[in-house]
Amino acid sequence: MFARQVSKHASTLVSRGFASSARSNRKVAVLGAAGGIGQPMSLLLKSDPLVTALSLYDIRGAPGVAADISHVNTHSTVKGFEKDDLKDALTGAEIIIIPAGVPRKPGMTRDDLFNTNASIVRDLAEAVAEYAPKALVGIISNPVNSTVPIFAEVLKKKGVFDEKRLFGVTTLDVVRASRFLGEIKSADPKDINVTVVGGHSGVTIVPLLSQTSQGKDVTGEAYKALVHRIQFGGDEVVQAKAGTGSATLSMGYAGARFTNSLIRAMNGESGVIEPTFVKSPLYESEGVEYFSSNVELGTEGVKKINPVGELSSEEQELLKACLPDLAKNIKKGVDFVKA
Ligand SMILES: NC(=O)C1=CN([C@@H]2O[C@H](COP(=O)(O)OP(=O)(O)OC[C@H]3O[C@@H](n4cnc5c(N)ncnc54)[C@H](O)[C@@H]3O)[C@@H](O)[C@H]2O)C=CC1
Ligand SMILES: O=C([O-])CC(=O)C(=O)O
Repeated sequence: MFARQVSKHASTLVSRGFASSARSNRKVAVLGAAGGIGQPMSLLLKSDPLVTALSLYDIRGAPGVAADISHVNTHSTVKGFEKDDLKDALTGAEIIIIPAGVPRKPGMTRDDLFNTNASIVRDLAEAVAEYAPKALVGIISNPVNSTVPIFAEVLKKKGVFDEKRLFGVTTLDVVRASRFLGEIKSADPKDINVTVVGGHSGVTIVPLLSQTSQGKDVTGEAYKALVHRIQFGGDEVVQAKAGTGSATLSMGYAGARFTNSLIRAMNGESGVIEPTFVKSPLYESEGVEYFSSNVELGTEGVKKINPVGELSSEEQELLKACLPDLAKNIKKGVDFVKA
């Protein structure tokens, strides 16, 4: 009975564009797997038929999580690693998703996490450079606007940086935008796809509502409130959790969706597009080296970075507010490694 439910779940994922039926060998490593995001995301990855092996690493607790998840009756294998076992966790991984690091408490910005998370991400980047330099890497650890440049700078130092293979995971902003607009319109979010560009914190998050049929007629106070809710959706969860953490379950869902998109593209499916924070030429001339926009994924990672498209006057203002903050966050990450 439960086996039937699992396979029904897998086929639901398939039918919702969360997976496809092609199957090849795809080993995914999760670093920070015993945490609030790591656990539900690893469970969802275990139920994704495209994942063939899961390697779960955390400084503590991942072997237990792995033993638990490994009983789910899908075809993939699961192994847990902790402490100094990073080499074994990473060897052979084709995709590495990283939710390692501390989450916010009420009153903190994502940038307040920099002091703790920058060195965690730097150290993990050094290990990835050594043991899995060809893997596609998705960074969830905040502040994403700075941790992605940190990761890139380490890989550059080690001579293994490939800009097509490094991604900041901004999928949760897209998931929220679709859900929140769906609520306003009493529409099913599965039919709503909102492009969100920029970065992943506060005003650097720029939703392009004018580009969706359901969003373009949201105006005035309703528009302002919707944009604010998308930009500060993370704070809503941080406050509701009252000091015990930030979004974990919705992020687990978003991270698993992003991983599934990477694998579908690696497996040769065409037209797989996700907004994600990558090294991007779009606003480089304005000092913004990394930017999230709709990225077409391919067998080697980034295939094509799409421009932001036509913007309403409000969106032009949002972008104007985004770029200087984003430039500062990126520089802070780059300087951390270069210093
Ligand atoms: N990109 C996004 O949209 C989002 C990002 N986040 C961020 O994700 C990160 C993780 O959040 P949670 O899972 O809620 O935190 P958590 O504290 O529940 O879990 C973090 C895990 O990382 C592990 N860890 C710490 N240092 C490590 C290292 N060197 N190697 C491997 N694992 C290590 C910890 O042991 C812990 O299990 C935070 O920085 C948070 O701000 C959270 C939500 C959304
Ligand atoms: O708000 C936070 O700190 C966690 C996060 O990035 C999000 O939920 O978007």
